[in-house]
Amino acid sequence: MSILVSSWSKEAQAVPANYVFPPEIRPGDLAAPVCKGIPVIDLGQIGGHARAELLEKIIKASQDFGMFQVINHGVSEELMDDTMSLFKEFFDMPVEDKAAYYSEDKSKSFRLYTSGQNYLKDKVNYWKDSMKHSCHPLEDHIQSWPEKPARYREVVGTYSAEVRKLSLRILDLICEGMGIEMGYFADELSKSQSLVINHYPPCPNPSLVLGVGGHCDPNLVTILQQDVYGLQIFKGEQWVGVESLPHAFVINIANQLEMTSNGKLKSAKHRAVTNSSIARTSIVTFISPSRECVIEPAKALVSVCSPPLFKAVQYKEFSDTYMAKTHDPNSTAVESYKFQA
Ligand SMILES: O=C(O)CCC(=O)C(=O)O
Ligand SMILES: [Fe+2]
Repeated sequence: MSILVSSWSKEAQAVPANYVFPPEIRPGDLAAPVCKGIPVIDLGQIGGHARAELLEKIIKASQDFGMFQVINHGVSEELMDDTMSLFKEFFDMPVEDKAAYYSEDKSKSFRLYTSGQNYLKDKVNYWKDSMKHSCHPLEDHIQSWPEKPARYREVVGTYSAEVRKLSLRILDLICEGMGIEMGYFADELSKSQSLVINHYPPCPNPSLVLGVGGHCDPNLVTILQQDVYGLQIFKGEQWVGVESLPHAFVINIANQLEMTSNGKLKSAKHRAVTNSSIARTSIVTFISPSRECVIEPAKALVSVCSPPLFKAVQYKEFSDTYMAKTHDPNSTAVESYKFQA
């Protein structure tokens, strides 16, 4: 347990050597510009003329940035605040309480873990602790969730169901915007839902460390809640910050949306940096296909003029390739399934 960053970092005067990233990867100058271009989309405006405009904004943001933020999204501010407070309370619990949930067994559907296993060959650790569990269907998983803090299952159960509704709504807007039949993503492609709560304690020298390194998410779509700045995307050959907006969700286009959209939408390469004054918690919902689901470009987007760009692949095979490629700076899992030009 002493390896949880949150259990020793308060006393740390300097960054331990096994958390210091090589100069070419570390964030260095933290004054990365905040990217004002990432659209903030108002989901309350979806009637009449506004609808066509909204669909266009969603598709354009998903092509240009692989990311957008949503407001007036239907998940109540109280529920978002309550959930964030609860996770902060979780990470503030005494080490002995958290010990019961800690595991290094990656196959567990619920576990608290730290950055020991990261994606760099030279074994530099990320400055974070995380908790992960499955959320859907709720009745199959809720019994494995923590019992502390006392309201955990009630609050997180409601949050998971509400965020699921929102994600399916956004996926249908993406269908409508791209001209795919509604509900295309609603079944096997979005069958699985998991929650990862990342906790990044304050760091004595944030310019040397990473909360999480640059990556695209392997799933279908990711819905992220943050209340402290730290998320960045790689855009125009540089890292730029994603503004932290109270009560907005960040929507992240992930690998399976890129492949099913036949490359029309792009997955966003992103990372998280830390800061020296305040702990940051991000609540990340991953909507993913079932392991058996076959991923291929949607038929509605494929024609003689627009041939399929990606080979069909079962999601479990894709996931294995993704894990194997995390060490490879020269190619990504998505590229492995591209037809050669
Ligand atoms: O904490 C963040 O802002 C990013 C987390 C993330 O990218 C992930 O968990 O996949
Ligand atoms: Fe991510």
